[in-house]
Amino acid sequence: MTAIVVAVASAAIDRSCSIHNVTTTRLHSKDESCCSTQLIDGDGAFNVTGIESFMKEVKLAECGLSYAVVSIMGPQSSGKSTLLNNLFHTNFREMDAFKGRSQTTKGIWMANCAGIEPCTLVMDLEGTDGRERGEDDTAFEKQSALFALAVSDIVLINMWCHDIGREQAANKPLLKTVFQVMMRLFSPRKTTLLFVIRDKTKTPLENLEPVLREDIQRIWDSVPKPQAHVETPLSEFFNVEVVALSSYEEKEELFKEQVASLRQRFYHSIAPGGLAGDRRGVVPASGFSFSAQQIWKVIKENKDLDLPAHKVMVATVRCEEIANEKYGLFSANEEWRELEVAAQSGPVPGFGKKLNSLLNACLSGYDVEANYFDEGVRSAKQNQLQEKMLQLVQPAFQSALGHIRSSTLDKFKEAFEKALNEGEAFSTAANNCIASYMAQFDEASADVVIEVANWDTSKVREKLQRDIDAHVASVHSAKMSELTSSYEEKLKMALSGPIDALLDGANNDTWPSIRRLLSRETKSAVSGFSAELTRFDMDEQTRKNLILNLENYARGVVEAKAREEASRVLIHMKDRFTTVFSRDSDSMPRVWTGDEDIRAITKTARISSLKLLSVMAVIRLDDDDDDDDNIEKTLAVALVDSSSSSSRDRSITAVDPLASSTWGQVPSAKTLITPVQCKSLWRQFKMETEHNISQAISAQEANKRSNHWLPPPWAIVALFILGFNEFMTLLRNPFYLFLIFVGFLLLKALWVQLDIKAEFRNGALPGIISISSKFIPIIMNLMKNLAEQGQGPEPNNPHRNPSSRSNHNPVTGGGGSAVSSSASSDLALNNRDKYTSPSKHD
Ligand SMILES: Nc1nc2c(ncn2[C@@H]2O[C@H](COP(=O)(O)OP(=O)(O)OP(=O)(O)O)[C@@H](O)[C@H]2O)c(=O)[nH]1
Repeated sequence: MTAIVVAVASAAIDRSCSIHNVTTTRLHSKDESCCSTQLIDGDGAFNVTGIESFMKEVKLAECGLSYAVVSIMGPQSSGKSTLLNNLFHTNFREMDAFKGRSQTTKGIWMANCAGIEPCTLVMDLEGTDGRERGEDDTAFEKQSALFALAVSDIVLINMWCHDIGREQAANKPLLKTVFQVMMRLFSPRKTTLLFVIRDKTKTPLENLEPVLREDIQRIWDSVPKPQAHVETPLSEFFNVEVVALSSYEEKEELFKEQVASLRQRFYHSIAPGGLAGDRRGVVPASGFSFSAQQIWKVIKENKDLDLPAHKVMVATVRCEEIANEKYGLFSANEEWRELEVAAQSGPVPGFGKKLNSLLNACLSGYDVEANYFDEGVRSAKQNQLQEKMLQLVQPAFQSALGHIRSSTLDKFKEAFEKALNEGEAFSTAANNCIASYMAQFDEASADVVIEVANWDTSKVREKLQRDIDAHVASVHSAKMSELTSSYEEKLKMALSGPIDALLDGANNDTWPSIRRLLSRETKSAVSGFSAELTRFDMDEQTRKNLILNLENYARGVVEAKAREEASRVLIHMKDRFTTVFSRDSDSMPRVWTGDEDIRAITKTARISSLKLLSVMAVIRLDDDDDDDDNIEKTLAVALVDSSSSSSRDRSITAVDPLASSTWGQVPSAKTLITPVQCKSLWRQFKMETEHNISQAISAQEANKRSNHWLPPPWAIVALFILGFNEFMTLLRNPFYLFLIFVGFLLLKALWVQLDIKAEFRNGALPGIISISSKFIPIIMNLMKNLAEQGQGPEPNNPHRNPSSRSNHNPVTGGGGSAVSSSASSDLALNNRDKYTSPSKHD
């Protein structure tokens, strides 16, 4: 017997593999592989690195809910590891029977079952009642039992067959522990308790099982329960299954057959009707590691374990982890990066389609991984993930949409300008282009829409609409301004020249002519302008206003021109005066021979200038403006008639009609020159034209003097009577007559040669001086020549005596004018009368 035990022990030692370190160990057989790791060490430390590595090795995260966790608990050295290794083909360390019975498994170990579907994880717990921990140290025993119940779907309870029905059985405290800690789980998982009876005796299982169940029930009954579960049956919390195995040491072949049979029950254990078919509250496989850590943490802190809350907590953490991972993958995605860069620089064809595909791939990836976690948590985290991703892509979306908006606006501007250039009516072109390009924007913006975001593009659309409207308005305004300016320019051109001419020749017909001109040109411009306006979309009132503005502009041109000319009225008056005064009725320059009535001519010229002043004094653009216009008469009375009256008469005259700044009924807006200004202008005008009059008077007097070179008639009669004898002598002597004739011819030749008549036209003195100036140089030259020939004394050099040279003005008669230009014209006229009166008497 001992030999058999030794042999079996030796075989067990050979099969066992060492897993002393915390790293994962992997064994390979033909088609199976097994990994194992220490989950919790003997001191209760959780091997986080180990379980993470283990999970990666067995690819547990991909299993979703399709995995089962089996754990085994029982007294120390009761063959737990041996059973697991045989049942699941794991490699837990087994006791070396030759070294004595001592603790082999410390803490909790974990391995995956090779060849069982679905993925089944096995936990080998440290045995209870261990000598190593002592009687009083049951804390770890309870903690590991609670951990196994919280994590496992199936718990194997290993027990010796001979303990069944015994009061002091080794498994009794274990069962009590299991039932007690189970009460600390808020919502038990309906774990399957599979009692494995070891070293089955000849007593058949049918007889053993009732006894065992009775023992279990008794223990269940004896466990203190919370009030809510006092009456709750055991079956509410556990599925109890019983299986008996022959001794591994004594009947190894039979043991292995029975174990192989038992193994079959672990295939598809989680399927309905399977060993763990009723399990509840399964944590998705990807959360197993974290869940186990947290459960152990709570157990270690000796807190109650609220499994539903724990499940939510695990779901929260895991879903967040998954979401973060997916977000990280998305943000680092090369395709997305390229799309983001492209969207910043311009429109991207198929932007929405590409981005939707990337977003959906990311979200469905999350869905797949977080599928088995708590529904509420999962969708909440999914929403957060979606939100984060949308925040990430929103700038690119806005940019893409912005590019569509700006490119649509640019295209619109181009098309609109082209349509206008092709002669399309403004409103038609605007409406067609707006409809076409808004539709293009709608189509293009639909291409960037992100399905999950459902962002509103209407604001961008509205902005585009506003921009387009603003552009249309600005083009409308520019075109209108261009059109208006062109017609205004035409009007200005058509009016300015003729008005200049009309005002220059101011007379009674000036303002009627201006009115006719204004009316004709305005009508012509308005007609063309109205025709052009039909190309623009505008209401009747606006159209009328524009036409009215054009009419007002035309009127404004006339008024401006009139004001401009009125500001130069003094020049015009002087020009007018000079024209009338200096030229005769045939517009020939007047020659002051002495026969002219300078007073009458002056008066005529002044009246003509006064007429000009009266025409320019006010604007007369309305038909009735001439009717009540008394300006000319008022000016004539105040300025011309009054000047002919004596100062005494003027003092008797009532109020000065020009002592006012308005023209009676004429509104100030139409006044160009006020009465006071007229008066002042007239004074200045008279002052500045006095010189002309003085010159005329001087010229006339000089002319008269030159015309009176013959002696008076009485002198001629006296000369004839007294020189009668000498005259007769001349007549009787032909030689004298011949000499007289020769002298006459010489004088006549000189007369013609020197143009004596012309020289004396401006008076005798100027004539003499002029003729002298012609002779003096000849005489001087003669004298010089004679002096040189006769070496006589040097005559006076005209060059050394410049004062002897004439610098006299041939018109005025030189430096001494006949009448001082500063003298008043009236005085000049009076003087003229004085000078001329003797000759008249003569
Ligand atoms: N009598 C008997 N002994 C067995 C049986 N199975 C295994 N053993 C022996 O029991 C001893 C302990 O085996 P283990 O598998 O290490 O027991 P264990 O329960 O895992 O031990 P701990 O992990 O230390 O608690 C070994 O010497 C085994 O050969 C069995 O069915 N019957």
